[in-house]
Amino acid sequence: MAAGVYNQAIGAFQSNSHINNFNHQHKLNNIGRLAVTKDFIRNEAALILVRHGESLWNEKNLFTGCVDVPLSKKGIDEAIEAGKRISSIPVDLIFTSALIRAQMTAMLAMTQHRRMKVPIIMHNENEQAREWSQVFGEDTKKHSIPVISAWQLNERMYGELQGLNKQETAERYGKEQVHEWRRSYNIPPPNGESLEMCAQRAVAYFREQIEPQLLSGKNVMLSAHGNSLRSIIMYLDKLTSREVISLELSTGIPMLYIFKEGRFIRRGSPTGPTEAGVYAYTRNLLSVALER
Ligand SMILES: O=C(O)[C@@H](CO)OP(=O)(O)O
Repeated sequence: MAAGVYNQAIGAFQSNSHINNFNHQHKLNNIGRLAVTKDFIRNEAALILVRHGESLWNEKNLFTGCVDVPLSKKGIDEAIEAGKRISSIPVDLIFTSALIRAQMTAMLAMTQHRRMKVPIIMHNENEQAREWSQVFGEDTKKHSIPVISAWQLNERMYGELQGLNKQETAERYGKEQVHEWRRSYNIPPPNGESLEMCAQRAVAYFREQIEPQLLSGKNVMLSAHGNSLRSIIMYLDKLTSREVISLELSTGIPMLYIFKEGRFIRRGSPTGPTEAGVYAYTRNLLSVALER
């Protein structure tokens, strides 16, 4: 999917926010010092990363990769719990992989959000899908959050391991071999993707599609997978290929980053649904949340 198509869809959906920003900045520039404070607030954005809740194949301990399986009952609960943790953090835009477990997680999490905006999946697969899914009410758009799904954020392709039991595979090929397939940086499983190959598409997508949104002040939630998120975190935290080997992500635990002055600042996982717990992360985001 061409970058322009996504931007067009988001642009149409988000009504006049760019124009408002322009007017806002223009007005502020004319009144001096206040401009500095307000621009500072606008230049900060939240990035929430969440690995999907437990899937039915996580539950069965099967290699999943790009096989599109839904959440388990426990995964549904984890997604709702994740939503409670981030319920006070503003979200303007949601990115998910093309796989249902990441999409379910994002949708279930948003049922807990205190703004109660409706997440709407953008359909950009062809011109007709785009046209037929248009929203016309300006007020309705304001109370909605566009959800963009992209295959580039999918779990790494696990090749011939997909659908095999992890324990049985370790018994058959040896623990070390299977650990190498699962956690080395550049050794792919048979006919699958290494973490390095997964990073090439996931990080490129993040830089081309998600970073510009953060730069323009949009608060973003990204719901994806163990390995696509490991590769993105490697980029955000500047981890080496040695360091990323020991990075493990739990299912359904959101992680918050603040994007400020072109840098990603890791804030860990919001501790709970309490106002104090979440707002403690940044005063500026508090102001943004209260403004809306
Ligand atoms: O099976 C998979 O797709 C992944 C994530 O569950 O497994 P692993 O943790 O081995 O990379």
